[in-house]
Amino acid sequence: MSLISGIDIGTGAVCVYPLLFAKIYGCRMIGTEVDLESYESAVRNVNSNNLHDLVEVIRVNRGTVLRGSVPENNVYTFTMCNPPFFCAEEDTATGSKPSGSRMPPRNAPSGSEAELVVEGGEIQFVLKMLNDSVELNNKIKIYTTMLGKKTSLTFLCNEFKKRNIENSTWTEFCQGHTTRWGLAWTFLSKDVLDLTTAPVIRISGCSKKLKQKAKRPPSEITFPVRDGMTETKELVLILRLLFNELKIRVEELHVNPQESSYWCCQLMADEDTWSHGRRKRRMMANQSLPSKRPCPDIFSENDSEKQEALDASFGDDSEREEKTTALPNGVNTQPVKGSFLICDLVVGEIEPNDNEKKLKISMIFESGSGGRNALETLRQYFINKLNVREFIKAQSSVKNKQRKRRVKLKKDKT
Ligand SMILES: C[S@@+](CC[C@H](N)C(=O)[O-])C[C@H]1O[C@@H](n2cnc3c(N)ncnc32)[C@H](O)[C@@H]1O
Repeated sequence: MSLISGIDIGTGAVCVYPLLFAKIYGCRMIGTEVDLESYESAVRNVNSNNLHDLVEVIRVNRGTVLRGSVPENNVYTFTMCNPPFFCAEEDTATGSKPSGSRMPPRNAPSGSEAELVVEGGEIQFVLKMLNDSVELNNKIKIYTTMLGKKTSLTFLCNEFKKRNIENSTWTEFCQGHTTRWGLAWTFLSKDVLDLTTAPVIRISGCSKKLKQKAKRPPSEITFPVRDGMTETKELVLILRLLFNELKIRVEELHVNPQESSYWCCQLMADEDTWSHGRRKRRMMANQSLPSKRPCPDIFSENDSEKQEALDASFGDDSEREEKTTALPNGVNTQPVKGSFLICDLVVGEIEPNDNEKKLKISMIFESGSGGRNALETLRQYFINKLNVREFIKAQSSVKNKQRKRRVKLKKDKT
C-alpha cells in the first residue's frame, strides 16, 4: 500500500479522504482545493495530524481540475473526487431552481455554497476531468469520481462511448434516503486491469418490483449447536458435502477471517436437484392433469405450512424472476444465463438472549429462473438434511403466537 499515491480533487476544509488514506494505508496523497478558506483549514488539519510527510494540499485555480493542478511528471495510482454538485442557478438545498419556501429534502447536502456550487454543475466539472484524463492517460492508473445525480452518470457514460473508453464501471452508494454514484475509468488494457468485472451495486435502476425484492429479508435457518455441529467450521463442512451432492457450484467470498467469524459464498445451481416438486409435476403431466394450480403463499411464517404449500404447488415456477438483480453486498450479480438459482449464503454463530449458542444460515436470493420458490425449497432441503425440522417448527410456532399476540394488542388499542 505504501507505493500507492492518490489525488483527491476538491479535498475540502477537512481534507478527510487524504488523511484517512495516509493514516490507514500509508498512501501518499495530494488534496487539491480552490477555496482559500478550505485550503488553509485543510493544511492546518494535515499538520495537526502530523501527516505532512504523506499529505500535500495544493491550492489550485478555479477552472483547473486535473491538468495544471498536480505535478505532471509523476505517476499516480488513482484520483478521487466528490465534486461540487450544483451549478450557480441551482438551489443547493433542494437541488433544483430556487422555488420560494420549500423545505429541504432529507437528503439535502450539507456544505457551504462555495463547496457545493461550480459553474456548469458536476457534469461540467467531471467532463473537464474526463478530458484531462484523456490527455494524462496512463499517468494516472484509475480515475474515479462520485456523482450526485443519476442524470450525470447517464451523460458521462455516453461521453465514454464517444471517446471509446470501454474500460470503465460505475456503482451505487445507497445510505438511507441518499443515493450517490461512483464512476471509474482507466486507459490501462483490460489484461492489466479489467474494471468491467469489478464488484458493483446497482439497485436504483431496477424496477420497483426488483427493489422491493432486494429489501426482502433473507431466508434463514437458525438452530442450537449440537454434537458434530458446534461451530461454523463444522457446519460448513456438512454444507459443502450437500452442495456437492446437489451439484451446486460454490464461489467463496473472501471475507477476512480476522474480521469475521462468518463464512460467505455464492451458490449457483443450473437445475433443481433438491425438490420433490419436479418429480411430482412430471407425474402430473403424465396423468395429463391440469398443470396450473393456484400458487399458495409459500412465504407464510409457518414452516410446515410452507412445506405443504410447496408440495401443493409442485415447485411452482409462477414467480419467475427478472434475470437481473443486485444486492448491497459487494458481489457482482450479473446473472449467469440459464441459471436455475443463484443465491448468497452466510453461515455464522450467534449468541441470542437465551445464551444458547446457535448456528445460523442466511440465504439471499439473487436471480434464477426458479425464482424464490427455488430458494425456499432449497432451505427446506437443508432443514431436513440437517435434521433440525422439529426445532424450526417449534420456533416458528412461538413466533406465530408472538405475532398473533402483537396483532391482538394492536387491535385492542384501536
Ligand atoms: C462537495 S465538496 C467536497 C469536499 C470533500 N472532498 C468531501 O468529500 O467532503 C467540493 C470541493 O471542491 C472544491 N472545488 C471546487 N472547484 C474545484 C477545483 N476546480 N479544483 C479543486 N477543488 C475544487 C470546493 O471548494 C469544495 O471544497
